[in-house]
Amino acid sequence: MSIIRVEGLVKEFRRPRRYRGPLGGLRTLFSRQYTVNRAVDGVTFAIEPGELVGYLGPNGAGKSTTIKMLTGILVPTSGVVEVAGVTPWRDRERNARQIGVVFGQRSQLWWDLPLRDSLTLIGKLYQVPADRFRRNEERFTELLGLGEFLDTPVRQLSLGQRMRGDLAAAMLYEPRILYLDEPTVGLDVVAKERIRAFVGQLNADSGTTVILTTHDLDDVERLCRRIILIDHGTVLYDGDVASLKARYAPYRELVVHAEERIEVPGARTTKHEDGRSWLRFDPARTQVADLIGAVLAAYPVTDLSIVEPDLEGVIHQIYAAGDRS
Ligand SMILES: Nc1ncnc2c1ncn2[C@@H]1O[C@H](COP(=O)(O)OP(=O)(O)OP(=O)(O)O)[C@@H](O)[C@H]1O
Repeated sequence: MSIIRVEGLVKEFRRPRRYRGPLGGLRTLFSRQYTVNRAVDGVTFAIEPGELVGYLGPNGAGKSTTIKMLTGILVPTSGVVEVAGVTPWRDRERNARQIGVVFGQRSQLWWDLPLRDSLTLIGKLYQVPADRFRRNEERFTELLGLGEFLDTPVRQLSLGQRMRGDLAAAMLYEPRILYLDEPTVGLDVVAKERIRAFVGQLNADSGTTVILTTHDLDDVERLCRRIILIDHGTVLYDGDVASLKARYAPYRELVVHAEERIEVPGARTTKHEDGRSWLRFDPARTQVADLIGAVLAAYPVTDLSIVEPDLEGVIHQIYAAGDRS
């Protein structure tokens, strides 16, 4: 049975209509006219226990608004949300016990307290039994490398250290679901990798269901099998990453290093420059081995490589198509 069920979810924000010009401020104050912004416009999806799903979309697509409804911070205008049997905004306390939330831009840790004390407080708030608390604190200290800064006040931590602390805090009480909103934003490559490794391991070892919103497609390539793409508050794609690439970028490219322009059957040469030819082919029709064989038989070649389509290009295509409709 699905652990998260979202059906026909809508969130409208109403803003008072603003008037300009002389007395515009007064008119704004007294007029009862509103402009309505449908930030989430009929979103439906279901997530099974243990899935790790990327929830993606351009700025303003409605990602954070959806996550806020799933976590119970916002009440939808209409639609259904059920998270492990709970309607989040109706039963916020029960919901809070089964979810962990990490926002890359904000921290739930106490700014002036050492990280260790923040973790202890969260353990108390969530009534984690002492032995379980100790076990989890030790496990996360090791997995996230918290040891060297456990006694440092949170305000003195680097962004990467703070994020690691926040992840430990979110998982101390072993929630079944983890929401991650831009967990790697602003981090360097090593810090990003550490966060990704932790999330991957948590999902694999404990079966934690994870919903990840990110603009970093390396996060997605590394962690998610399934993605839900949204734009203008509606779902554009919901499925696995491999099928997405197969559907929107069915071609591969073989890059051949040779002085001459390469032309062989089964591929289309799209470019030749600086001693390299780009051969576009459809792997469903042309076997890579046959193509390479044909190239090597006919030309003196110094090097070869195959270029896979990248997720970023594929997603741009989908957004472009979405904008036209
Ligand atoms: N509290 C609010 N009041 C009014 N409008 C809002 C509010 N929160 C969000 N919006 C609007 O709803 C739309 C969706 O915003 P949301 O923050 O969900 O997008 P997002 O996909 O998370 O974007 P980003 O990637 O930039 O964080 C935007 O047009 C935004 O301006």
